[in-house]
Amino acid sequence: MAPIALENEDHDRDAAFNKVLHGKSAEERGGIRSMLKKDPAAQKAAIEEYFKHWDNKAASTETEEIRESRKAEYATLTRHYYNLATDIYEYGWGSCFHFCRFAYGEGFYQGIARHEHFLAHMMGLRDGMKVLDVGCGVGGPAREIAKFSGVNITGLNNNDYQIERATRYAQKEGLSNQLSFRKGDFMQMSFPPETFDAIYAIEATVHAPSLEGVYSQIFRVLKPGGVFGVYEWLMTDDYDNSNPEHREIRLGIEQGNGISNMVKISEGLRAIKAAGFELEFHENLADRQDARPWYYPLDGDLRMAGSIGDILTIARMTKWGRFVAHNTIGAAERIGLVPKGTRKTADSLGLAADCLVAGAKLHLFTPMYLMVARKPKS
Ligand SMILES: CC(C)=CCC[C@@H](C)[C@H]1CC[C@H]2C3=C(CC[C@]12C)[C@@]1(C)CC[C@H](O)C[C@@H]1CC3
Repeated sequence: MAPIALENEDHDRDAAFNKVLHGKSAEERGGIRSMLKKDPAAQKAAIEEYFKHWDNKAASTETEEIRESRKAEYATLTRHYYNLATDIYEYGWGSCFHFCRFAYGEGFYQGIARHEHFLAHMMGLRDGMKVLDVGCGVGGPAREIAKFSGVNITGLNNNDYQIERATRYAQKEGLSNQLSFRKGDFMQMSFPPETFDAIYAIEATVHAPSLEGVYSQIFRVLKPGGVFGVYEWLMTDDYDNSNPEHREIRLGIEQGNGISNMVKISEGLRAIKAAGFELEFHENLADRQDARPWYYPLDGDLRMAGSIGDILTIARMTKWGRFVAHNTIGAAERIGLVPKGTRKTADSLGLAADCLVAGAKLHLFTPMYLMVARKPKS
């Protein structure tokens, strides 16, 4: 594998930018309230920095150089993606930024929690273990897994705003004794070797420019005999890079979700083994026959509703729901209620939803390729 050039970390710069853009909005209760309190100039800078990678770049004309330039700036790209998307995620999805399977009659938050419990179960997490959560978001999964398994978790995250929110939620829930959060790039972790008993990553390592790179870092900071569990975002091996429709779907998923380069299942499996792990279990959980598919909250198909709450969740993703959201956010931008660029971000998330659903329906993409792997004892 050709070595990936890492971006220089500058935590002071990021913290200063975070302070200007988000101000005290991290203290707000919900995504919408936080959205109202951004600094317009800083938001403009974040929008420009993020969308310079995507505007006027079609899948049909994309070159290897364009992809490589995104990979070279993976950390900035992802950090700004979450500067822009975190409040919308919290408003529309809650504080666990991942998908899940849905059993018959299972509610959204039940399914989300079960997905986290399943990972903890498959990894054999036990009371008192020292665990790392790679790419912890605002700490929703870490809070749930800490309560479920009694482990102590360090959440690693490259976005100061998410860390601030994660820290506040942990305090509020009385979990500060079990949870702590650290700012950093998962491609260049600052933990000493062999620090953790177990490490997990939930739909986060896809932001890496190289899976082998991030898995190698995880391998280094894991104790010998320790376990690594991951829900990975991957293109299935049905993905054909010479097919224009497939390329368009992959690029849409990448743009809408802050990903510099998404690879296939075969590459994920190669990467985890190349990092030194012994693979104990792997399965595409999206292939299981569930009552409702993982993507139903994004599909805008009201026939999939399982409860009254579901009707609202699904309605916002229908053509009319999107029309209303697009225009409401546009009006809010015009009167200065939300900063300029909020609508562009929301539209990009709409593209994400469309391409995730299309990728799932054509069996080209999975957000839940589960791998459980062990670092050999010697
Ligand atoms: C980006 C990665 C690797 C993981 C995040 C997965 C999901 C939590 C997000 C992927 C697409 C997002 C969208 C929304 C919430 C969070 C996601 C499902 C919305 C439903 C939020 C509300 C907006 O009105 C529509 C969004 C569509 C995409």
